[in-house]
Amino acid sequence: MQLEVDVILCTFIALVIVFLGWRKHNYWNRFGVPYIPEIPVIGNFSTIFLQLHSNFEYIEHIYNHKRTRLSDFFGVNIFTRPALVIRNPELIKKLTCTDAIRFINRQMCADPFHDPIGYYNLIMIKEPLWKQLRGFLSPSVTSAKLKRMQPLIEQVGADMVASLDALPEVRPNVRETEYKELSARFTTDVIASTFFGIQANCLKDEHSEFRYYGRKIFDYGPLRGLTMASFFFMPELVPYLRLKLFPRDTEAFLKTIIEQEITRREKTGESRGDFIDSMIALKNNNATIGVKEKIPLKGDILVAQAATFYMASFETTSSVLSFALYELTRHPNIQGRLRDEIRLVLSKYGNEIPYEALANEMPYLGMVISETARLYPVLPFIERQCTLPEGTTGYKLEPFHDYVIPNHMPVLIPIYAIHRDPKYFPNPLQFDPDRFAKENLDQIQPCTYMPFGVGPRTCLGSHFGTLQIKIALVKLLSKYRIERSPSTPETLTYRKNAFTLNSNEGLYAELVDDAL
Ligand code: HEM
Repeated sequence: MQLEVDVILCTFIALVIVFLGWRKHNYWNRFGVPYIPEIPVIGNFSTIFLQLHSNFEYIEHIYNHKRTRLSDFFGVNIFTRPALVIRNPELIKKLTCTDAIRFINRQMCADPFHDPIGYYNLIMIKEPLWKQLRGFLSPSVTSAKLKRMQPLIEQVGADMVASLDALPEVRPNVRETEYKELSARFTTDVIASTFFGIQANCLKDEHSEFRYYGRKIFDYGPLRGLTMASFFFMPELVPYLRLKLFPRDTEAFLKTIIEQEITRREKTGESRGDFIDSMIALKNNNATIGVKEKIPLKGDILVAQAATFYMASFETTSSVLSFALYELTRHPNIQGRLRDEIRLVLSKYGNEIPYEALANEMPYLGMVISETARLYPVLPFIERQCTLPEGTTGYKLEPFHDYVIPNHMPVLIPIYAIHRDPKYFPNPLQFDPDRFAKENLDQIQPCTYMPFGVGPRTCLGSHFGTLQIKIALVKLLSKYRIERSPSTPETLTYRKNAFTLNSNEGLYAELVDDAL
């Protein structure tokens, strides 16, 4: 009997899904909006969800599709849910900047009850809580704070060079390394040291716990890949499936170390002026977020902030750093010009380059990083959800189109495809830092270069990430010249089961002793 009830129930649910799917099929056609034809119910992104395509390659494919190529925006379906992909930079600006208040939320979402650490953090949280939380967290990454962090980052940079010096030589004065793992260890050590006041020792010890648990967040096996994809593609199922943003053991690890460090500092009275101190201050000042219900910033909610900074920080920064090293290896002329700039600054200041000099006296270093972030943005797209005040029927897209965006519709901005569009960046696959030379900057149209996102919801750690990359490049290139090794890949393919840009190939290169 129970079996029959189950079968009837499953059949009913399947029929409802199919019915809803058919209703949304051809949704875009009805409004005269260009669209990518989808499989009813399954939608457009099933091959991404099933990890058959890299989401970067797929988003570029639909952006350049003959049906959408000339449009300002086009429609897709995420399973049965219609979503808009915006192509026109002026429209991107209108939605994400001018009318940011209507597009401040992301559509991906965690479950506040089963996963408070995954929900109450800056990446996932929605308005009005987001603005309050951002206000509390922004002071941790001001220029003054970054300046204080610089010596700690320099120390990790020195550890990185020491770890490379310790590698066996493949020929006299030549060693081989792999940039992705090297960069991940560097950025993990940096976040642990600067934000949590902890020596993670990833560069010294490949079995470091920090690296182990960090790897677990982004090392997508099929199950973890599906879990992460669900936050974006099927957020409504997340509470039912009890999915968690952080793997359970990673969450437990982060919770333990953060709580231990908070307790230790409270007992000893030690203060380092870092992120953990800011968290303690929020707790002691009884800071809360929320309008009707006041949620105190303590316990799991504090852990959520630290865990998210950890997650948002090291993989993104290490991705850009490793691709920058890869491109410098492939372009000896660009590397030579950058090393000349480093030599000049070292001759002026010695090994302790001031914070201001990194920012103002090393333009080519900044150009190399900007060009890397153009060619290799860490995310395929950024996303928002249309959120309208009660009683509003929709958001009008006039003068672009007479389509009206309904409340809660997801909006995607395909940064990877825009960064590689020859209309905005001629010869886009060419690595050319001069695109970002001062005299060329006015050729870059607003909202065509968005490696850190756009509008008020842009990356909170962009300056912190850039500072880390600058210090790592200066440390490494002032000791070594980097050259192709027999294992350096000529072309890259991207992992299908990773949400951030990650190559299938190891980024190997040779380091030749050549101190400046
Ligand atoms: C080169 C390194 C980095 C890149 C390329 C990068 C990129 C991004 C992008 C594309 C977004 C989405 C922005 C949007 O939706 O408009 C984002 C958000 C965010 N990033 Fe970064 N990021 C980097 C480093 C960091 C670091 C070091 C931190 C930690 C301090 C950090 C913290 C965050 C946070 C908290 C958000 C969410 C902001 C919000 O929703 O208010 N990021 N990042």
